[in-house]
Formats: sequence, C-alpha cells, structure tokens
Amino acid sequence: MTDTASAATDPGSARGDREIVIYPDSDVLAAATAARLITALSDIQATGRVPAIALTGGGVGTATLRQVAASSARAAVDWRNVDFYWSDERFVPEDSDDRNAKGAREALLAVVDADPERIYEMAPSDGEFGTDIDAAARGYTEQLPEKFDIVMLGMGPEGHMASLFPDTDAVRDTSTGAIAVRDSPKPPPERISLTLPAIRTADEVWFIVGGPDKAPAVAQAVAGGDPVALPARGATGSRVTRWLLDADAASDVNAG
Ligand SMILES: O=C1O[C@H](COP(=O)(O)O)[C@@H](O)[C@H](O)[C@H]1O
Repeated sequence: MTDTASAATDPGSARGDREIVIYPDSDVLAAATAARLITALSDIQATGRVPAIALTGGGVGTATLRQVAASSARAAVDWRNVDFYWSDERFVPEDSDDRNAKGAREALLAVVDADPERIYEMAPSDGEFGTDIDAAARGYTEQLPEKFDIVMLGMGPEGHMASLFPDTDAVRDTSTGAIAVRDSPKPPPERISLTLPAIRTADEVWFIVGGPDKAPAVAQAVAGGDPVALPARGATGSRVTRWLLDADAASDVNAG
C-alpha cells in the first residue's frame, strides 16, 4: 500500500486471485494502468511470446491508451508484436466516433505504429459482412486466439461489461466466442461482444473503472453473486482479476 494507491489480494476467490487497487482520481488511474500495461506486455515479450490483449472502449479505458502513448516507457514494448483484439464493439460504420476501435487507433495504435496485420477489429456495419451482424460476430469468433493474456474491461453503472448487459441472452451465452447484441440499453443498440466464456480464457482480466456513478455496481461485483443480474461478476481471469479503481468508484467498497 502507498499513499497514492491501496491494494488488497484475495487468494481465496473462486477463480484465480483478485486484486483491488484504488487510485486517488481517474487521471492517476489511467496513468498507473498505462504503466502496468507497458510492463505486462514487455514482460510477456521477454519470454518470447506475442501478447494477445483485448482492449476496451469507454472513458477511462481510452484515457489509459492515451497515457501509454504519452509515456516514454512505451519504448519498452515492441508494438509491432502485440496482437490487439477488442472485448466489444459498436456495430456502426467504420468512421463513426462510436467505434471503440476508432478511439483506440487515435489514442494509441496509430501513434505506436502497431502492425495492421495484428490489429483484429470487430467488423463495422459497412465492412466485409455488410449489415449482417451475426456473420460479423461469427467472423470475429474465427479470428480469436485460444486464450488472451489480458482482457481489459470498463463497466457501466448497472454492471455491464463488454456489451453484456444484465438479464439478457448475451450474458447467458455459453459459447466461447463473439456474439451479436441487438438490444443494448446503452446506445448504439447493435454491438458485438465477447461472451463470458471467451473473456474467461484470459490469464488476467483488468477492470478499469472511474466515477461515483459506478460505486454501487463495483461493490456488488466484488461481493460476488449471480452474473446474469450483474455481468461484471462473471468476468474473471484464470490467474488474476484486477479491479483498478479511482476513489469515487471504490467508495462503496471502502464503506463495506
Ligand atoms: O458501451 C461501453 O461502455 C463500457 C463502459 O464505458 P465507460 O465510458 O462508462 O467507462 C465500455 O467498457 C465498453 O467497451 C463500451 O462499449
């Protein structure tokens, strides 16, 4: 524990370890997560492997990528040898500002000159599958790695992560792949998402969550329970699940 962050590890959690790290605000959360990401990717590359990572959209998720791009330590990573996937995507035209991939490209991938052959974007609605969202989801499933090293996730105030929302067919899906989501309560309605089993192939799952509106869902997620009611409960890494929080998002966990 330091004066800027506190950490707790729960080795008794059902699947892998769980770590909760609390940062004073969302800027520090993004900067510290960027540093963590650079170190994690560089460590995997040091073993001779190409890391497979699933990126997230969302406010703090994209801010984290900007912080990676701004860091001089980013030179520790060979960015041409990282496989980039997404945990979810909005099924809209490629140039739409709603695209998580567009945000990631602008924030990081274009800056570090990532290898286009290693950037696995979910198809847009004007891409190779046209408006056939099921075909687009199947196409993505075929591209997925056997397992991820790291899956990065944001979380909504109602506990959704990726594009798996409470009490939906999507969060109940037991396939290991990507699926079409047609009725997202958060716009835009059409999305593609990794399923819970696909997320759970990851060695490490990182939730990156900031803001007071997320506090109740964070507390409910870390307390455990039914993932159908609160999808974030079901997203766990086989080695570790990290909850990387700002103080506002963690406020109900502290109160507990
Ligand atoms: O719609 C989405 O929302 C979540 C959370 O976004 P945030 O801005 O509230 O942090 C995000 O993780 C997901 O990728 C995105 O599609």
